[in-house]
Amino acid sequence: MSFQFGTGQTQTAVSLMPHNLDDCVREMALVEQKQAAIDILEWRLDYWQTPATLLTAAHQIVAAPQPVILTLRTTHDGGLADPAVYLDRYTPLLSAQIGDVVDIEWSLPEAVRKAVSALARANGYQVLLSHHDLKKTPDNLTLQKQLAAMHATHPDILKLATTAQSNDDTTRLMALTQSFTHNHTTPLITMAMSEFGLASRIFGGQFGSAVSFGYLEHPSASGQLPIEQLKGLLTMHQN
Ligand SMILES: O=C1C[C@@](O)(C(=O)O)C[C@@H](O)[C@@H]1O
Repeated sequence: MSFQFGTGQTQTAVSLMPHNLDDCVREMALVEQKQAAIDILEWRLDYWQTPATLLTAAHQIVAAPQPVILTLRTTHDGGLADPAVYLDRYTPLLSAQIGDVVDIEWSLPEAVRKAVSALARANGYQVLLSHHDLKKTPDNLTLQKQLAAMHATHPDILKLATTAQSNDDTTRLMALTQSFTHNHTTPLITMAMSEFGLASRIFGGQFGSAVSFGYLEHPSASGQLPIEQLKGLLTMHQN
């Protein structure tokens, strides 16, 4: 499936964070229960702890109607995965063509990014290139250079998550989002993490951000709203 990001209405995503098959069954039941509010599933593979049942869980997840983003979030970008095993952990799923989009972290060595991207594209995935600043929202010039460098590698989708230490940080990120999306066609997802960043999750779409993440049971990042509340807010101000 070639999923279309940035088609107008802000799309919602939830992160699935199962450790094992039991978690997977429980979370997928919640997805079905809340599916009117969920446009995209992100499978946070860094939580998975039972390699022997990975593909069993994978088939349960991709049986849902929503497109699936595979995300192996490393410790560098706020997740649990060891960057050293990045390609090895992605390979079995990418080779089995599980899911639709693969999240690749900008912070990884270029050779690793290129290897995962090549495997993904050879198996029909869209490549989502992501970067997370867990401490701050850099100055505007740094943000512009960061996005320009990521965009120059020609991903299908870009994602930039910063940490807002003030309302001004969030305002700056949304202004950057508007400027970038007015000048480029590559879909962009941005969010300011923390309680200061809430406006980016609700109003980010007005500035061009294609997707907003809410939570199913527990937030996968600071500042997320429950998915049904998020969907309600997005629907209210986008109609
Ligand atoms: O990159 C992102 C965005 C995110 O960090 C957020 O702030 O909503 C949540 C992560 O699970 C996801 O992979």
